[in-house]
Order: sequence, then structure tokens, then C-alpha cells
Amino acid sequence: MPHLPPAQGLGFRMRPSGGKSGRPAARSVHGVSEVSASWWWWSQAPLQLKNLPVNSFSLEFLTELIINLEKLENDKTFRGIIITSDCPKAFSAGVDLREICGKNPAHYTEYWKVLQDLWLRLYLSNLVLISAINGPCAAGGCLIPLTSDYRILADNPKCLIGLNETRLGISAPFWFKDPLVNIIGHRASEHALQLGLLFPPAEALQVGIVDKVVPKDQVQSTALSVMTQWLAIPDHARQLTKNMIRKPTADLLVKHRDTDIQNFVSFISRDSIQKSLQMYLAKLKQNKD
Ligand SMILES: CC/C=C\C/C=C\C/C=C\C=C\CC(=O)SCCNC(=O)CCNC(=O)[C@H](O)C(C)(C)COP(=O)(O)OP(=O)(O)OC[C@H]1O[C@@H](n2cnc3c(N)ncnc32)[C@H](O)[C@@H]1OP(=O)(O)O
Repeated sequence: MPHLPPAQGLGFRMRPSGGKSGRPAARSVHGVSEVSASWWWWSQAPLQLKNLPVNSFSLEFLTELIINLEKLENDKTFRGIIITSDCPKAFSAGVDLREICGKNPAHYTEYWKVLQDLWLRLYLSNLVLISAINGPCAAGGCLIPLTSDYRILADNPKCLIGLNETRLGISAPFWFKDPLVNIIGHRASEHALQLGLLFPPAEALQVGIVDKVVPKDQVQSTALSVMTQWLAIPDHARQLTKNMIRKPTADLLVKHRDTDIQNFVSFISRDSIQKSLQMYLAKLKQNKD
């Protein structure tokens, strides 16, 4: 399995769990629980996102993420991935606003297509995906959690999660909205999306946008324990079932990809939208001081 050290703050850490070889030593004389523990232990790969300072989705970061996910998907050693952040400030701040401000239509087209690619790869992944959400997670930053099979959020008031696009004067694309509806239901999504709600942990759990809230220092161990449960199910049965449930939602994007790109490009190119985004970005920078 490739070990990719982060370069200049951009990168991913992927490492098979286990000993130096990446796999724990075989245990032949112990009971079933220990045997199965080593079996699932090396079947999952931690994927740590690191695009300082806030894991925003720059085009370069998205491209690297897709390449790394493809490697994991094709490496039959792995049956699941625990995705977490290696940036102290955020799990992900979503779309990098500099990619969708002040650029040209060709750039917006390329950017949106790559974001769609990432969504499709994650949503239809054969692997078990668990998001270990150890920081704030806004708008496009929810792309990974909403396409995961299970979401664990750190119990910290800073760890807000939600699709807050309307607060930026934009609308979440339908392929962000659809998984949210699938997860929390229609009425709760209407409410959350129109008001651009960012949920603190207790509310996030109550509305169902996350499956578990645990103290920050237990996010990783909880993710490992949840992974054990998921990996106890035979892959072929789980994968067929996942595909059956998710394919109708994914097909909507596959079918309407080009129209969605055209809509995005014409929407984001409007002067009024550009102004809104620039003001939001400027406000983010001001808030710091
Ligand atoms: C017709 C319909 C068709 C299609 C749909 C149409 C349109 C959809 C279009 C776009 C959809 C976009 C979805 C998105 O994801 S938009 C991005 C939303 N993200 C956010 O709102 C999060 C913003 N960030 C924060 O809230 C905070 O930064 C934080 C909570 C993540 C961290 O807070 P801190 O106080 O710890 O750190 P900061 O000082 O705020 O940030 C550090 C640094 O990072 C910069 N930054 C933060 N977020 C972004 C970002 N998303 N993009 C670019 N840069 C970001 C921030 O400005 C600081 O920079 P400086 O250090 O000041 O340089």
C-alpha cells in the first residue's frame, strides 16, 4: 500500500493498520474474537485529509483525493476506509471559494466535473466508508460524510455540520440535497437546507445527520469499533445491498451531469453570485482578526 507523505501541507496519509508489515502477526491458537479482530484490523485503511488550513476542496486536492481513493478501491487488501482530518481547524470547509470566485467558465466547468467525480466515486464505493468527523464540516465539507456509510462526530461545540449554502447566497446542488434527504428525511432537509443550518453535535445527532457523537479523543476508536461491525458482513451481500439502495440517487447525477455543470457555470458566473461569495470570503478573513 502506498504511503504518501503530505507535501507542503497538501496530501493524504494512508496506511494499513497493524504492525510494521501493515498486518498483525497471525494468531493461530487464540479464540474466534482474536482471529476475527486481526482479520478486520488489516482490512481497513485510515485516510487522513490534509490540505491546510481547513481541508477546503481545491482542484488539486480533489484530484489527489480521487486518485488515492481509486488506489484503495483497486487494492483488494482493503474492505473499508476511515476518513478523518489531519487539519486541526476543520474536517473540511467544503468547496475552496477561491476556485469558484473570479475564475472563468472553463475553470468552473472543470472544477464542478471533478467535484461530481469525487461524489460518484464515494457514493458508489464498494468499500465501507466511515467518516470520523473531528472538526467543523460545512456545505461541500459534508460531501464525504454524506456519501459515507456511517458518520461519527466529535462532541465539541466547534464541530458544526450542515449544508449552509443558502447563507452564502447559493443553493446546494441536488446531489448534495439527495443524500441528505435519504439520511434525515424530507421535512428535516427542507428546514435544514432553506435555513442553511449548521448543527452542533447534540442537534446533529437528534436530526440524524450523524450516527454517533463521542468525545473527540474517542472518535477514532469508535470508528474502528463500528468498522468491525460493518466488516463482519460478507462484502458481496453488503455491496449488492448498498448499490441497490444508492443507485437510483447516483443515476440522477449520472443522467444529468452535463446539465448540472451548465447550470452551475451559469449560476456561479452571475455578478450577483460572485459578489456574494467574495463578501463571504472577505468576512471569513475579517472574523479571524
Ligand atoms: C443552479 C444550481 C446549480 C448548481 C448549484 C449552484 C451553486 C453551488 C455552488 C457552490 C457550492 C459550494 C459549496 C461549498 O462548499 S461553499 C464553502 C462553504 N464553506 C463554509 O462556509 C466554511 C467556511 N469556513 C469556516 O467556517 C471556517 O473557516 C472554519 C469553521 C472551517 C474554520 O474556522 P477558523 O476560525 O478555525 O479558521 P478561519 O480563520 O476561518 O479559516 C482559516 C483560513 O481558511 C480560509 N477558508 C476557510 N474556509 C474556506 C473555504 N471554503 N474556501 C477558501 N478558504 C477558506 C479562511 O479564509 C482563512 O484564510 P486566511 O488564513 O485568512 O487566509
